[in-house]
Amino acid sequence: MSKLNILFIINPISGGKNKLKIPALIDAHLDRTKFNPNFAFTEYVGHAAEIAEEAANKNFDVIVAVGGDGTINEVAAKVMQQNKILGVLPFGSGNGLARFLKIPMNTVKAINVINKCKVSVIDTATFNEKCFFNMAGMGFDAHISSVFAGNKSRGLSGYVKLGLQEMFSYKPQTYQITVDGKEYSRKAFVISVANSSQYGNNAHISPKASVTDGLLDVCIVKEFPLYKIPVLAYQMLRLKTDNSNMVEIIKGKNIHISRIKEDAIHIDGEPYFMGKEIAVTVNPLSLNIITPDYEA
Ligand SMILES: Nc1ncnc2c1ncn2[C@@H]1O[C@H](COP(=O)(O)OP(=O)(O)OP(=O)(O)O)[C@@H](O)[C@H]1O
Repeated sequence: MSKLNILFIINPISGGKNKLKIPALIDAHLDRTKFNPNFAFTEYVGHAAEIAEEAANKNFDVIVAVGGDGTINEVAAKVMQQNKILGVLPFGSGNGLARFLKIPMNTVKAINVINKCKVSVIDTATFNEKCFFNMAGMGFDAHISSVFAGNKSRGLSGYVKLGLQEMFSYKPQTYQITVDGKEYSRKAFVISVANSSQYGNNAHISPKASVTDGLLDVCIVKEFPLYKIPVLAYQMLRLKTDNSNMVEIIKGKNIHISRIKEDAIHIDGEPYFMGKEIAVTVNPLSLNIITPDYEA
């Protein structure tokens, strides 16, 4: 069998971890009987997408996002267009999609998953035409990601610190939400549209979400008094939000969200401004991705 051409696209800032030694580590552990490896470091926002597009149009079979959900987002959109295969080495702050797929956080173990090259096909989705793979949404978390944008250093502690600072002044708004034709009006602290259940770092906003069911989970985190934050955190860590009076979950394929004020939205954790009207659609079984050979 001829060897697969594999490109590792490394985001040097994701997760706030130093990645200069990553190519050497990959070189030491990648199965050279299967793969011809190449490496590229990103230099700016959007660079991973440019590199991935060029590679997917050329002779690369497998393109690996070395980073978090934002890096996966840039790379996966291009991989999907050319029907190539995505790999993931998790190096983000949250690593939502990688955690959901049970891709190991340990780099050598994650390289071994790539070595086995078991390919699964998963659902993806679009938020006003922009693809997402793990989660997109609006409200407090999107606001935080927009305030955090431009930070040269990433990492969980920075997000948490900023979140605690902003929480007291944030004002939730009312959203008009349509899910497969049914209408809901909700005042919400956060609205997440989830492909996977993973909010990142093993917090689950929608415990029964599946990346192969052809459905998205609209998770409405209701307005709540701040003293209830530990309750919400507990429910998310213990996979209990689906029986919660703090979160309402509605499954569907075609979603429309309308709001009065144009706040930031986030797509796989990265901030955007897309106007007041958001159309969300699922693209069933549309991305080839390397997953562990145990059940994801
Ligand atoms: N050299 C660079 N300088 C600044 N930003 C970059 C650079 N390379 C990539 N980026 C941007 O970094 C952003 C964040 O990356 P990523 O999502 O992988 O990390 P993270 O936010 O720490 O992880 P997670 O999303 O899993 O929490 C991406 O939107 C990407 O466009």
